[in-house]
Amino acid sequence: MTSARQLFDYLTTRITNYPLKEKQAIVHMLLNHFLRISNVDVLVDRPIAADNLQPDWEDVIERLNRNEPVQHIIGSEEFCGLKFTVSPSVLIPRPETEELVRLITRDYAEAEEKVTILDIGTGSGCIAIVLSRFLPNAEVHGWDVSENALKVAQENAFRLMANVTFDKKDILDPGTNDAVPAGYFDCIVSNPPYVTYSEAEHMNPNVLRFEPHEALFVEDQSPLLFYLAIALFGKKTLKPGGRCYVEINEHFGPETTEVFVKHGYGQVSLLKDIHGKNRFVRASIS
Ligand SMILES: C[S@@+](CC[C@H](N)C(=O)[O-])C[C@H]1O[C@@H](n2cnc3c(N)ncnc32)[C@H](O)[C@@H]1O
Repeated sequence: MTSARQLFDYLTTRITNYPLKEKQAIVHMLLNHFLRISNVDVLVDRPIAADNLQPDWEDVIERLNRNEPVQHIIGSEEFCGLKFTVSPSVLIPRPETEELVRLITRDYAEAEEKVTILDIGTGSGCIAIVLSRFLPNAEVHGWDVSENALKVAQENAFRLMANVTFDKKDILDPGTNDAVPAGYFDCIVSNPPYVTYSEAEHMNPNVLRFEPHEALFVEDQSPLLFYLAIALFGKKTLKPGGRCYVEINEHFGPETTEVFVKHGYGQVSLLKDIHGKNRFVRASIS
């Protein structure tokens, strides 16, 4: 018999490549996932029964020390209080994106009529699924260029009982504009790829080596490519008064805002995340 605290301390010391706070968060996620051991169990040092089935901890430690994200080891990540399956085919949902979702749920909470929403670059489906669950009047669509990502999104929607229509679409393909009737959507949301390749050298190896590059990167010469495509697409497919909500690269706040202003959007706001960084643009079409 060992105790929750002993195992917590053992695993924390064996992980080598993260700062202490992150190591502790990782170990909590592992204990919770594999043994249903909570933070409180660790605090009160609850015993772990000898017959409790444990994973091969040496293998888990080795994978973590090779920079594999803990979410790939446990196969999931929490987002807005829901558990999403993740795989190497999708971006691991981030806390900033929860803030993006909150902007939308706040704006549409009182809507009495049906709200039509499109999530461009849906990945694990986290944005689309949460919006569908939290806005009961919403008709939600999720698009992605990656078939493997769409499989994960579909699996998440099924497990979380969310009603989202997923389709394979490339927002950079001009033909995509014709796939939707003019003025169809009330709301377009997107967390598109926005990291430039020159920023890669400052990124953590767990992101760089294990998350899909097609979800992360844009060419240095065209960092606003996706925002241009989204602004053009929204101009045709949003209803009058409809809105775009996008997550952005903190280094291109004013430039991204300008894309929407130039394409005729009004009430264009550049919004900060909880760390005070330029992180979102919200824009309305008149
Ligand atoms: C930053 S990830 C966001 C994933 C998810 N929405 C989230 O917030 O966690 C960007 C997503 O856009 C998708 N994507 C990349 N290029 C695309 C394109 N041309 N058209 C549609 N989706 C694209 C990627 O496959 C990826 O799933």
